[in-house]
Amino acid sequence: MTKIKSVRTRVWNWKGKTVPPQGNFCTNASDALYDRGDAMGSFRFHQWLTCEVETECGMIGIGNAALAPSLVKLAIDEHYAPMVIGEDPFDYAYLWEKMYRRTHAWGRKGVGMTAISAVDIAIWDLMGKLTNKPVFKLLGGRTKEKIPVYYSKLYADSVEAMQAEAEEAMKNGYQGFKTRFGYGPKDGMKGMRENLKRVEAVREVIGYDTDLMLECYMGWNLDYTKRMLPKLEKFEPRWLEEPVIADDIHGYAELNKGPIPISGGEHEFSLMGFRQLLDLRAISVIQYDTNRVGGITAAQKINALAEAYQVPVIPHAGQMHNYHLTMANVNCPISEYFPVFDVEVGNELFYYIFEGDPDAVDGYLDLDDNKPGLGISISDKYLADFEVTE
Ligand SMILES: O=C(O)C(=O)C[C@@H](O)CO
Ligand SMILES: [Mg+2]
Repeated sequence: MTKIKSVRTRVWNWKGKTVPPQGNFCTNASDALYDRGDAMGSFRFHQWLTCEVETECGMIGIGNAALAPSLVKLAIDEHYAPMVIGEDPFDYAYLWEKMYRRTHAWGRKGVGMTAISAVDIAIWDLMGKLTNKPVFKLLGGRTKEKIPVYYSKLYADSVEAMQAEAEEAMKNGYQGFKTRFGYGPKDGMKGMRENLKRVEAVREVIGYDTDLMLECYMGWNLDYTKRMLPKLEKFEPRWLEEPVIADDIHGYAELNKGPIPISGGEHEFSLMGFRQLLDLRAISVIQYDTNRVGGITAAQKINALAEAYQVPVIPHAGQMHNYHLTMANVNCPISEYFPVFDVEVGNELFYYIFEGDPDAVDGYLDLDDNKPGLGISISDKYLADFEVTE
């Protein structure tokens, strides 16, 4: 048995070239505030956290988290690292409960659970490396020849720019496309028309034989969404994503009674959070984010629960931890895929920190049966573009 010797956390602050997004590129929860200019700025994040858990035998497992990394770092350094040091990484279920229960008063959602996620993902990477198996083989194994992926970008822009982007993306055979709305409740009827114009324009390019997902990123409200849903029906969306804020689970339940499936969960935490959503039939597609929800240990429990409710799980974001879970579960039909682009909103940053993420080829990606752990390493290729704090 080898024990955990140390936990190393680093915050990666992107200092390299950043593509400025055009205004109204994506609605978000801050749109309800009067200071809208700042809301668009604060939506973007250009920091990441890496969490390396090392054993006495010198094996290192890598975890990561994308939200509020400097706070997550502090939480790990001061609270969670001491709870796992000296322990056997294969006692992962116990370690998860220890992190969860000892910080329950403040850590069960948000920053605390994000920190637990980063440590847990590192422990799973470690278990894979120590057993010389890819993580998906420890989770249930291969359930798909390859993982179908959907193209996730198409931020709101001019109709021409969005159509050109969709046309370019079509060449890679993606199994679906996700676009973002740019207008919400404050933009009135005129904004509604702008939204509808763009959905129609994307459908015009991709046709009706492929899935189209529509993302609100919590930038609408219940009333606005109820008015939009009938207007969207004719575009046959695969789902409408996070129309209202994450805490409005009754709003989700009401909206999900209609003909367009409502998706969400990207900002929900732990098995208990998903039980509430499922009990209310609030979402038709679960989109937990493994590096927020409680890591792979929590994600696997949610997968089992979702299967019992027959609700598919399509984790938020690309990234290896999500691909391994998708590969190992029949009820995870497809993966989100962020195409590799210059740094814009921050979703792309992991491509600059890690090496090993697979490229989508003809709309699919695959995982290597012989690569132990998650199959990623920390790269120094773009080191000069980051300010790293330790
Ligand atoms: O990819 C998603 O589902 C997100 O919510 C990411 C963010 O970029 C807003 O679309
Ligand atoms: Mg989303």
